[in-house]
Amino acid sequence: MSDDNVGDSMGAASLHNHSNLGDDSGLVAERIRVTTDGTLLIDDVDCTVARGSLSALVGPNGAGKSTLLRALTAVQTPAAGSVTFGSNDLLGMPRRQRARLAAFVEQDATTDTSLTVGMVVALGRLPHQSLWEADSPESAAIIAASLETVEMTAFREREFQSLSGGEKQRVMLARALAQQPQLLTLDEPTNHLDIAAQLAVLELLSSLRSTGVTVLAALHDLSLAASYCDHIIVLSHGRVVAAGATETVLTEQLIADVYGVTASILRNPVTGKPVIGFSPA
Ligand SMILES: Nc1ncnc2c1ncn2[C@@H]1O[C@H](COP(=O)(O)OP(=O)(O)OP(=O)(O)O)[C@@H](O)[C@H]1O
Repeated sequence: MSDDNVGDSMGAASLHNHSNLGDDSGLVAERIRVTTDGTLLIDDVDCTVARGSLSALVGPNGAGKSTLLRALTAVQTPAAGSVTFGSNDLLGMPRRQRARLAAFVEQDATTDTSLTVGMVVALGRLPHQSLWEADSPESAAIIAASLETVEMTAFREREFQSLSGGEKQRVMLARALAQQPQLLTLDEPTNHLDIAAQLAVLELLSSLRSTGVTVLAALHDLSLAASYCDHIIVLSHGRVVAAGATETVLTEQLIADVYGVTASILRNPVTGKPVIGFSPA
């Protein structure tokens, strides 16, 4: 993905179609508790993501990032807690209605059936279509724009299963874009991507802000999180240990405490954005 293309057509073509919720609050999760097979994985988590912001969910392996994202998006119903977006009760609302509002790009998503890339992206349109409705010209344009945004147009007729990990990741992002969500959550969206594609995804997520989309992404790369995200939520052992504005939260001390490494927060001489170097503690 080149920076030139990122977020341009998609932003214009398909992410302006947002109804007014009449309530500007973003994602608000309160007292989320997730238990799996008797093990408490998420322990009374409160977190907020401001409307129209880009936030990162960070933390060490096993901290509970995927589990929390799955709970926030009702993929796994939490044992307790509430999740609202504006005036919408995300956990209580019908699935189809929720899918018109919120999209979730899971980590290493797979499909069992032999769908083409175009079909996978078209699945993102289903929440917006009535049962008897064939693909409308508007939907077709949105699907095409979504593929174009992630530079996967040439792969449209390929079987999804035949793609590389990075190509699959881009297609799943295109599917989420085709869903025209107001809330977009992503679990490690830069997984499998080369450096250029990683930057392109973060540029794209940044650009979604200008269309009012609220974005929360679990990220392992703290330099990317520091460079692109407005806010950071830090998870450790299933609990939020810090949250707030990126430059306030992501300190060398916090990284040492949470990850057990020595961190040096530097400046990229070209972009002026933070770059974090690490060494063993
Ligand atoms: N069925 C289960 N029983 C017990 N523990 C589980 C179960 N499923 C997941 N876990 C544990 O829950 C914890 C949180 O997992 P999760 O995948 O949410 O972490 P993560 O922060 O996304 O990790 P990573 O950065 O490695 O992707 C892990 O320690 C994992 O081993």
